[in-house]
Amino acid sequence: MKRFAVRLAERNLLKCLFSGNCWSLRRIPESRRTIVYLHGRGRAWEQELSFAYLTVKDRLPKILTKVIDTIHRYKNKFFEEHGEEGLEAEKKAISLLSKLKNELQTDKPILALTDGLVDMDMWNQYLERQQSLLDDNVPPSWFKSPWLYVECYMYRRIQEARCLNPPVSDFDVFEEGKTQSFFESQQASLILCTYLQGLHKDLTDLSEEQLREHFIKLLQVCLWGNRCDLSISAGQENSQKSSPIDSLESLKPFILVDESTKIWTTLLNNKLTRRPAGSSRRVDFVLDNAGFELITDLVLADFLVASGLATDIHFHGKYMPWFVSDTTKKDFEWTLRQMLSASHLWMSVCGARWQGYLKEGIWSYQDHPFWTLPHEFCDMAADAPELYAELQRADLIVFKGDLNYRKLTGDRKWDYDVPFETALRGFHPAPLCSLRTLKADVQVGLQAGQGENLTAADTDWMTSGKYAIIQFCGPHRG
Ligand SMILES: O=P(O)(O)OC[C@@]1(O)O[C@H](CO)[C@@H](O)[C@@H]1O
Ligand SMILES: [Mn+2]
Repeated sequence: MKRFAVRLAERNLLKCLFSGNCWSLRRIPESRRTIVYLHGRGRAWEQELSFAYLTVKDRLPKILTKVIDTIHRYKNKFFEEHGEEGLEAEKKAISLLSKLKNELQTDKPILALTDGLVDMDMWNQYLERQQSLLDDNVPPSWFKSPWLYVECYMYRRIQEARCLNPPVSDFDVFEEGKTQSFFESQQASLILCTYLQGLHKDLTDLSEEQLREHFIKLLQVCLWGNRCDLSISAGQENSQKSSPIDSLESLKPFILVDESTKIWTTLLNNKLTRRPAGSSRRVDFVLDNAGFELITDLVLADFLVASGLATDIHFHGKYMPWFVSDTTKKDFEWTLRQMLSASHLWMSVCGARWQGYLKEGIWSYQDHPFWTLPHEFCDMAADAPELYAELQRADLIVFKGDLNYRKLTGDRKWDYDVPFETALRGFHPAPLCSLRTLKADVQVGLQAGQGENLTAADTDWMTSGKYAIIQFCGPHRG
């Protein structure tokens, strides 16, 4: 607790320097010193039109309603598979989720979890931390807590509603949307696999400059794959329809920060630097959405291995259904099986190669519970040291998507030109990059005045998904 309070004070002191106008300063009596806790987006919600407020007031209830409808639609299936027990489980799960929706919409206090899952204590300790930052008689509630916390908490309560009601506990309420996104993006996926196969054929003849050009293209395809996210669309179909390669040129102006060259240089230096025999060149992907975005991740990962820029790839997914379309182990394995059994030759060839990479250990998949906690990544070294140590073995970590960016930067209303490394606040297990389309109002690392100009031109530039960044934080200096 003390450790957390001290870290909080350091962070707050840092944050106090920023002019953010969305802070509600809550004075927390903490021993003799008061720690000024900058309350996330608490104030922002009081601004009726803030993105955080509209997300919690409108979009999250819409997502919850879809979840309830989905479970109801599967009622007969639960009965066929599990008899009366299945019906009972469906009824109880719906009742828990309806209660959750009412708590959310009427700003009720955040409740401790009771399902006994592996991460339950971490969640309940986090709730205690939130309580310790408020006046004793003010419980953390849905509209008086940081947006990042309550949004993550909603998905964890959905998990609780499943797990408290076997046999629906392994029913993924978001599965339909994720598989639909995969099938609706088939045309784009086969274009991508055909392009990748062409690279595999010519790889040994490519010059370094040609290799770099292909890398930059596949990195940008991977970046824009992040637009296919079902949380921002509240579950509405959101798949890739156009050619992911042909559209790159027209999308370039919308990349606000492009540090691709720094990423390329890091990978190339790793490849060219002599290392002890048998040592690896490791790239970790902290995954985001299943469906087309996952295909773009796998294609880039394949290219990195085939080109020798990496010798092994570690994928990090979610250990429970998360933010509607995030990738679980089941999604990852299903996607590889779908690719393998695809009618299109090159998709099937890619699927076979990818299954082979997994079997040979060139690719691996893990899903640490930390990724589905509400914690900012600067808390990882203290709260999940084994995961932080795992990431320290990487030569490059690729963070995909908007939620990861919010956790990298603590979801603070930083000034736009604050350096990315500053916003990481000490989270730096290895050289890392973020490939993110902007869908939440937090952004750092811009040029002076760039954010203000964007706001003047397009008030929704941070939340529309139209703009993107490729941001890099290199090796430790010194
Ligand atoms: O991480 P992703 O899939 O790119 O985006 C997640 C997201 O859609 O959900 C949150 C808003 O509800 C935001 O972080 C973001 O808009
Ligand atoms: Mn996501």
